[in-house]
Amino acid sequence: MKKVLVGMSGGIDSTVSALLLKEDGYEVEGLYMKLHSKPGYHEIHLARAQKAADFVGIKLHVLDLQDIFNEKVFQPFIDTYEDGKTPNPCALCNRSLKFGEMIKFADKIGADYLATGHYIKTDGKYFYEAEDDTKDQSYFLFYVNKDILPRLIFPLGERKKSDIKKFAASIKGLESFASQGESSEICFVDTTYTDLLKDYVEVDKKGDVLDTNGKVIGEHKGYMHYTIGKRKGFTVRGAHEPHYVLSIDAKNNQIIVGKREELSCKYVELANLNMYNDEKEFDTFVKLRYRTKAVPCHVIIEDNKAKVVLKEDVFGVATGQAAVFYDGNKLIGGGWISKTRK
Ligand SMILES: Nc1ncnc2c1ncn2[C@@H]1O[C@H](COP(=O)(O)OP(=O)(O)OP(=O)(O)O)[C@@H](O)[C@H]1O
Repeated sequence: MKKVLVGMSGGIDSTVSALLLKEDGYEVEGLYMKLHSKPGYHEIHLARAQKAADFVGIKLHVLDLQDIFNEKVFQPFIDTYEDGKTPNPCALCNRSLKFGEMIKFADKIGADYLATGHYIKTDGKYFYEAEDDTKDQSYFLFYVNKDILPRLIFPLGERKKSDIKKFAASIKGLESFASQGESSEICFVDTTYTDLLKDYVEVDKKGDVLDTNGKVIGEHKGYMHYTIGKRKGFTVRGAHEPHYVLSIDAKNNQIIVGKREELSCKYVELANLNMYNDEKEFDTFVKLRYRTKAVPCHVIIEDNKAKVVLKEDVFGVATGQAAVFYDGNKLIGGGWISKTRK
């Protein structure tokens, strides 16, 4: 009998995943990882995961990975904002924790496979967008090490979230999982990211708003409050039309603003690529932000960097974010946006 380790968060998706795998005849064990250090969080979620494991009838392991999470995900999140960029902590967590530490643990207990409740598909070589495009999480998995793909199972990739909810609601003992609230976008952020950042860095440090000629035209609340494309929360003297954040100068605590058309981007450079094939120059589609449509582009890869010429204008592209390549619904790789240009 093949053995599979399931990441159990205490939520409906991983609970149903574990149940489906058990019904499919796998030998299933669960793992709850203590990742971030939000006070009171693990008491509640570990208890839910234990309840889920008991219901499914599987053993639940618990790992405390708070130090590794802090090093690989949380501190880079703070540093990226401090650098005037926009981070993507979920992609880092998926690589290092959910599909890094967790595969190590799967090896330790002799599991053949690793499963999660992510909405994504794989054929062992590539990832594919989930059937439920409202829930697709492939964008956040682009940085997962390709060597482990043959060992991943995503029981929900072919299913719709609404069906999973109905399914759980119809099973005695699982109703409470169906009615639990959805988890927030970033699991360790309670209210806003700036509220969280305030405990670690000086966020509310007023500074100048500049136009593209370098002229001071207003005031902002502290550069970490802004991402590229934001149009609120700063003043521009005598402005009659909206102004958008075009770039952020962290060193000088300045933001540079302009009109919407000045936000347009036609070219990006990527660093730290993670590609699932070996092509070095190709035409494909790229997503430069979660929940946006992929745009056609031409890609040239050199070492672990890429030059990407966009065939359509994209507005508000932020350095620090992930750029993920898609060929239809197949994810072929991606990288981290290091430079943007008109
Ligand atoms: N703390 C954790 N320990 C172990 N596995 C986890 C943990 N957090 C998330 N996972 C795994 O990663 C998957 C995706 O996590 P994400 O936070 O995006 O999920 P979600 O849609 O809220 O899922 P769920 O309903 O299972 O909580 C989960 O379904 C689960 O398999």
